Amino acid sequence: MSPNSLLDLATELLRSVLRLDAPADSVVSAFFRQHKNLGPRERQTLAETTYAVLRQRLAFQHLAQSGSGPLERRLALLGWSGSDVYLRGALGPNERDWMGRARGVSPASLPEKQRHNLPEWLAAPLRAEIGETEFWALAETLLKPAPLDLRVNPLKAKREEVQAALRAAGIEAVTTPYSPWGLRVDGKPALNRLEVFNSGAVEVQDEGSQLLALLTEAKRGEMVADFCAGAGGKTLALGAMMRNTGRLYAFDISGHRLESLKPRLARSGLSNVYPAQIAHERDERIKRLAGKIDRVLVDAPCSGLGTLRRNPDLKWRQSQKAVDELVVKQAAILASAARLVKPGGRLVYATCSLLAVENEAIAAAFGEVQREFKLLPAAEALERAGVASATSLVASDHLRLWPHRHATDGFFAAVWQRQ
Ligand SMILES: C[S@@+](CC[C@H](N)C(=O)[O-])C[C@H]1O[C@@H](n2cnc3c(N)ncnc32)[C@H](O)[C@@H]1O
Repeated sequence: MSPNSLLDLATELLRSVLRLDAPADSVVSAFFRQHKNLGPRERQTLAETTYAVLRQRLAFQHLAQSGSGPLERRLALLGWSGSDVYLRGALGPNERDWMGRARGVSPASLPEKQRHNLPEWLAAPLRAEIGETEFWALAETLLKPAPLDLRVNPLKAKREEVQAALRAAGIEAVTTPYSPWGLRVDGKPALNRLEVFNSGAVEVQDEGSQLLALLTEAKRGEMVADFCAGAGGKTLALGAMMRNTGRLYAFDISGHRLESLKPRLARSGLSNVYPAQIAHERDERIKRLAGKIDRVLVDAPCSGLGTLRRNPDLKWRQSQKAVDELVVKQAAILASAARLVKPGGRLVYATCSLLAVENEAIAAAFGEVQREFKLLPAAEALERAGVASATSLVASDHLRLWPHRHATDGFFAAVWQRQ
């Protein structure tokens, strides 16, 4: 494809994505379905350019005030993630000069807002939570793409075996620092052609998500519920911890998400999982299981702001109002899921949000009312589950993961035992 045609496509794709009326990954996928002739390199350039613009939207919009032509074309030039030599073929002398000048502006000379690239409603509480110095470290980390983490399925393979198989396929992977199951892979290799993937020996999963599953310390023969199972990332980890015994309920209100769990379950070799769509958190099925479950994981619907490295569109698509609505839902789901826990059983409340209102505030409000639930120190549970440096992952007895500190997505988890 000619450089100009690819730049035109990048401009068109950005125009759709920046409407911000749908998640960027689904807009990009739909665009690729419409343009079936695109090769893998072209797809990569288009996707990475789009994500670069989403990450640095405020800086790029500021820089794009100069120049002429469609705004999205200028944004695409600033975020261009393919070959520059190739790109030059699409530019006339004026555009080339403008791009050189705009890209030459030192980020340090930009106003604060354009340096952190966060909306104010989000920047303010983050600053309050972690202080000015760390806020800038976090903001800088959130402008970079996340690494690709894998979870080795202990029912199918050992971590070293998978590492060796990946190396044989030309993919370098290092063990993750905390999770005993994790591998961190260099670059973004296509995994779905590999035997280790198709055989269920690995799944793509951020190290932070692996730690959430480990916090449950789910054991052989137990009754476990993954209350907000979605496509089952954590369900698969829980099922393996239970060594494919006992009974693991995967609840979710979204039948569509539970459907995506099925092929993953088939690969994983698990037969102890019972996916069930529920109408809402107070569904009859939940009532019938009250007081019967050993471990309940509530991976609550949240703002997702801990995943901004992967989903930078969320900082523009979320809002204070949406967060205000989410916290009401989170409290209701946690209260309802808690009823499943049997005496002596464990409850884990988790989110992939960075905001205290979705995390510590929900956990504290729950603890105030539900006196029979005793907070368990997260570090102790993690240590028992074989997690290295567990104390570096917690704050006030809760798991608290930050992209700039732990190189994981941002996660929170609180753990209780029912008395
Ligand atoms: C953070 S996602 C879960 C991700 C999943 N645990 C994983 O590891 O892939 C939250 C999920 O909660 C589900 N959800 C939303 N409201 C719910 C409710 N009232 N009861 C149960 N699940 C709910 C959403 O459909 C979504 O799949």
